[in-house]
Amino acid sequence: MLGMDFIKANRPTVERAIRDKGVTLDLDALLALDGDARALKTEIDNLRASRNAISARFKDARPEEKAALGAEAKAAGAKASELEAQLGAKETELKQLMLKLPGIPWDGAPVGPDESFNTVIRSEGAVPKFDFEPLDHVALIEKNEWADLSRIVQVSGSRTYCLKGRLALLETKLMGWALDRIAAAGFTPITVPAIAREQAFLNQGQFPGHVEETYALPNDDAFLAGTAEVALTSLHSGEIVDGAKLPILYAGYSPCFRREAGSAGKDVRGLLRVHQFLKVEQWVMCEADEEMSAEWHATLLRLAEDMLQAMEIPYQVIETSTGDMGLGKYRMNDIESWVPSLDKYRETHSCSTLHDWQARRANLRYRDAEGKVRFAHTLNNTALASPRILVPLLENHQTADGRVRLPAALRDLMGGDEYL
Ligand SMILES: Nc1ncnc2c1ncn2[C@@H]1O[C@H](COS(=O)(=O)NC(=O)[C@@H](N)CO)[C@@H](O)[C@H]1O
Repeated sequence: MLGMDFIKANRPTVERAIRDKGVTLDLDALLALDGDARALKTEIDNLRASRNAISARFKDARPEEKAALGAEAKAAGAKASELEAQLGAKETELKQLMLKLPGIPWDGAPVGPDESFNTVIRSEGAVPKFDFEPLDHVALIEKNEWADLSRIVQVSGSRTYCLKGRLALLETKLMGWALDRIAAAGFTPITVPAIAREQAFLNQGQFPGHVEETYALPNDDAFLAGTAEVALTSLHSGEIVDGAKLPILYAGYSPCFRREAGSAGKDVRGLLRVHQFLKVEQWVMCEADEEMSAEWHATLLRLAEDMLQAMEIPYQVIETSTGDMGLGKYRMNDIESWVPSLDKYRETHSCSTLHDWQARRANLRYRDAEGKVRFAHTLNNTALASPRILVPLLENHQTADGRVRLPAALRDLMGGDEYL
């Protein structure tokens, strides 16, 4: 969401954001609706004022005037109610359009309609050179009986998985490891439900544009979130937080559910793209200060990169294009990890700055040092998401005999063993 004052003062910027993010939105219609609503409010106020003036005259009026005055007051009241109904309809229509407004992308974002315009900012870690024919993660799993990828599909359908034995232990321990690391950086560990009401998805930005990608619970007036970001973004909705208590930092852990409606045929083998997965999420609510947001963006990225370096997974950091970053983003950097079997980097983390775009939707406000109430800024980044992270982890560290060597930083998780 953008503020109406901002829109009016920055029309060319908003028009450019609408174009560069590929949004279908008639800004003239939005502004006309706002004008109509304001005019109706003025008319309703005038009618109320005239009706009050009539009522004030009523008690001192002569008997023969009272009937006329009463009729006048009644007419004014009826007209006001009629206009209030019109105002309600205009405001509903306006709200729908306001929810489609894009966040303004930063100047450094490559302008383009999709991920083909993304650029690589930097890469870390040399991709492994195997002196044997490497296996992909599915073959490694089958060889070591680390998962059941076929029976479970009979039980739960495609894009589901169940890990077994040491890989099942590793997944759970990796989630704890990620929570520990982000908590050590000052974030409050918090477990949140995937179940959330529609408003939470509107606030975070998944709705209205991506309803079909979301599991619905129609009997319970709720949906299943694809990220802890949904619950976290609405946790402080409606509050006015004391500015001295910012930044609010959460390490959010939750199951994540995604229908992957638009991904038919993509990543159908193995663990890259599943309907239910686990994620530790880094989430920030900070003061409405662009410098501060930029600093938190860099911190969220570094925390994720530090974990990838500890896991000795080669990766690259991506600057996402205006068309790929998503409706509300000011800036988004994906981190892509090297997947040997695909001979390419694949996204494992997504770091976003949203300025006050979510805060305006979620009504996240704080009182600043001067006592002024302001909308906050929000940011988020993946700390670790499983099972996708297991794909580069297993494949990069495999040995000729089909075992997987644990990076030193993870050995303590698995009893000090060198191999998974
Ligand atoms: N269908 C899926 N299956 C497995 N992992 C997924 C799936 N969808 C997303 N992920 C993982 O979750 C990470 C974050 O997803 S995201 O949509 O890009 N971004 C978010 O959810 C943000 N809240 C930051 O975490 C992805 O980088 C990927 O590692």
